[in-house]
Amino acid sequence: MPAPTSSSSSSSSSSSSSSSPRLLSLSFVFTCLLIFLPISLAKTTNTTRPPHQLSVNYYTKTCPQLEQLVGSVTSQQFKETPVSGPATIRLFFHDCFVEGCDASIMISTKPGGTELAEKDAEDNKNLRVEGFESIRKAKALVESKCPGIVSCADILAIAARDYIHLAGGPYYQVKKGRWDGKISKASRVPYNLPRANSTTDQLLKLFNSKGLTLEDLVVLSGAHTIGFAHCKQFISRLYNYKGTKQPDPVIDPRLLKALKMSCPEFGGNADIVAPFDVTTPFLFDHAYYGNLEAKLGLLASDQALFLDPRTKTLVQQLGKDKQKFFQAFSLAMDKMGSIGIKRGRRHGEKRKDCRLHAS
Ligand code: HEM
Ligand SMILES: [Ca+2]
Ligand SMILES: [Ca+2]
Repeated sequence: MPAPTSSSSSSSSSSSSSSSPRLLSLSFVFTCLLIFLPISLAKTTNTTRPPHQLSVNYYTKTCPQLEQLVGSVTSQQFKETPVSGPATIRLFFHDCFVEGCDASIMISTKPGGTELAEKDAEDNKNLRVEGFESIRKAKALVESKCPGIVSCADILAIAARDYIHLAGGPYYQVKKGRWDGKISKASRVPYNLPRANSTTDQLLKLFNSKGLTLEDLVVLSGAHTIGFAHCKQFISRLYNYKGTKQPDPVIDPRLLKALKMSCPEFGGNADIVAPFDVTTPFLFDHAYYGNLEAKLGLLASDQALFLDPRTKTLVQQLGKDKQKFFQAFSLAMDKMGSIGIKRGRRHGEKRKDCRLHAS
């Protein structure tokens, strides 16, 4: 039985490495905004790769201050608009899964053009502007110091890592050398992104098609330790689960009640969001996994990870061990960040403005 915590905003103890899931009421979470200390020291090792691969030192000679420049923007944005964190992490994920990590997600639809760009696809419409803004600002600063050198795709990879660390998550080295992509089509989005009600089998197939494993799926889903989802993403679980006219039996009754209040069956406000991690929605910790064990998953696809016998044990392990999660997450982000890498002018481009193709 999860003990309801009475802790106030002092939830900054990012050092606790094993905690049972703590249930806070949603209203508490909504009213108590963000309080945490970004502290973490986890690092991944810096392996050397052949020259055609990505490398940590890619810009050492051409733009040595790159990470500092991006870091100054991300830390400022994080202070001013903390949702920039989850927004940018999700942006990176949606970029990598469609055409690879090539900033194809950043391209604007041509005015008067017939074809929509990726970002205007239905599944990308609720990506927050704060993610795009973070990359735009970082790119502008980088261009002012190292013009024409650094791809938007690399800036996105660095910014996502920065925000993970700023929110209390692991710090890992980002490999660089991605070129930006020449293709950005809305029509390529739907079958390349997962859905809130995807089954584990469907998710696995999709992740496998990107070179990611079942373990990567479980570990990367841990990004839902921060951020929010709109009611429509989980409302069928509250009122009519799989056509039963009943709620999903695998939701904690207190969470169910709170979610129903935020998301009425009819006539609700489409802009309302609920936190993925009801205990620590702004802290990048391993509470997401403990929550799944306590039936506190928000999306069906989250909760499914604890219901499927293939993934349940890993969920339990990660729920117990923050360091294990941090290490696995760092490695999995590196893997995700290597999907569909383009190199050279034939396959890629270097943009000045991330929204516009170079030529
Ligand atoms: C495994 C399959 C996944 C599914 C089905 C999924 C689905 C979703 C959905 C439906 C939302 C809410 C969108 C909204 O209503 O605004 C969301 C948000 C989010 N997702 Fe995922 N996601 C998955 C994997 C991932 C991965 C791999 C990452 C990153 C590594 C990620 C990072 C995020 C973040 C950070 C948010 C919060 C965004 C915000 O608050 O602005 N997700 N996801
Ligand atoms: Ca892409
Ligand atoms: Ca959390």
